[in-house]
Amino acid sequence: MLSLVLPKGSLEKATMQLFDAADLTVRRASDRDYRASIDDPRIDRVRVLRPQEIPTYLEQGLFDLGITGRDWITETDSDVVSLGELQYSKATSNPVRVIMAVPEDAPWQSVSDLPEGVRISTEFPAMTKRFLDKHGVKAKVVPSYGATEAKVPDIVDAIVDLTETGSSLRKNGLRILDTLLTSYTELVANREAYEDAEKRAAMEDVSLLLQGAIRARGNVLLKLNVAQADLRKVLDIMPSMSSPTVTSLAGGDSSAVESVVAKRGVNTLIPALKAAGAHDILEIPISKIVD
Ligand SMILES: Nc1ncnc2c1ncn2[C@@H]1O[C@H](COP(=O)(O)OP(=O)(O)OP(=O)(O)O)[C@@H](O)[C@H]1O
Ligand SMILES: O=P(O)(O)OC[C@H]1O[C@H](OP(=O)(O)OP(=O)(O)O)[C@H](O)[C@@H]1O
Ligand SMILES: [Mg+2]
Repeated sequence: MLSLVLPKGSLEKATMQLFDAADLTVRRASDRDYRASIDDPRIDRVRVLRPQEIPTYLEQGLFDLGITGRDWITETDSDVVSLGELQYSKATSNPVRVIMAVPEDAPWQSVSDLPEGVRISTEFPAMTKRFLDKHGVKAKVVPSYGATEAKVPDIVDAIVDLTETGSSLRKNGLRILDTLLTSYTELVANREAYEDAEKRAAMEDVSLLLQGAIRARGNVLLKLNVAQADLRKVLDIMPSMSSPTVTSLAGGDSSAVESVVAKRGVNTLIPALKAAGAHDILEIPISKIVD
């Protein structure tokens, strides 16, 4: 029913992992195979294509639903519907930023300091020109097809590029002058397809599964038993999403407690729960959290 387009390149691996976690495993013969399939009654066609092109294809109705970065939606100025941010990038769950950077030792402290005729290399020429116009800077914007950081200072004076961890900027001795955009990965749809009730329901289902898988990341389910006398002490230190579930155990003066907790911190939490009187403590991985 839905045709789906997924990003090749930086987001590819993380996207495939997310779909796997969402029980929407993408099947392809190999990494070089750009035609794929998902064993799901709502999805009938899957392609893996460059994220720069995805917003345009969605606008044109070549696909119903896709994943790409907000940066490319902005750059191509495409008219698409966003079903929301998916909080993952190439390496982290943080957004990327489109930034303007100059060499560490450049004399400029802000965009408006840039002299007329400054040369700027970027994969985002449209966004860069809009930004320079806003600041009244007359520059020469040179399109880049990658390795942008390597072009300063000999080929250009400044760049507009993506940064996630900041390591590429550091390695190339660059300093951020300004941020043009903070960009998340997004689930986006063709407008007409989104207006179709049946397709929209299918899109919302896909969104729910993807968001559920993202929310589950970094969380685990803790289960334990505790004597009635120690229950208060255990509940006092047990974190939870809303409040822990407490059930009484058959034929005894004990309760079972379960709660979803952040994996980070479990190393100190489990011994603390044990010291508070908990026993039979289980830590169980979870694959989805749906509100
Ligand atoms: N660390 C990252 N570096 C680059 N892009 C990232 C990163 N994390 C997330 N992204 C997103 O991935 C998309 C990158 O798309 P792009 O078309 O530039 O392909 P690419 O994966 O960088 O391919 P190539 O390696 O050929 O440059 C953008 O939407 C961008 O926001
Ligand atoms: O802040 P970081 O974690 O270092 O990530 C950002 C870097 O990753 C991307 O490069 P990419 O791998 O797409 O290579 P490219 O420049 O050839 O497109 C981007 O263009 C930056 O160079
Ligand atoms: Mg790139």
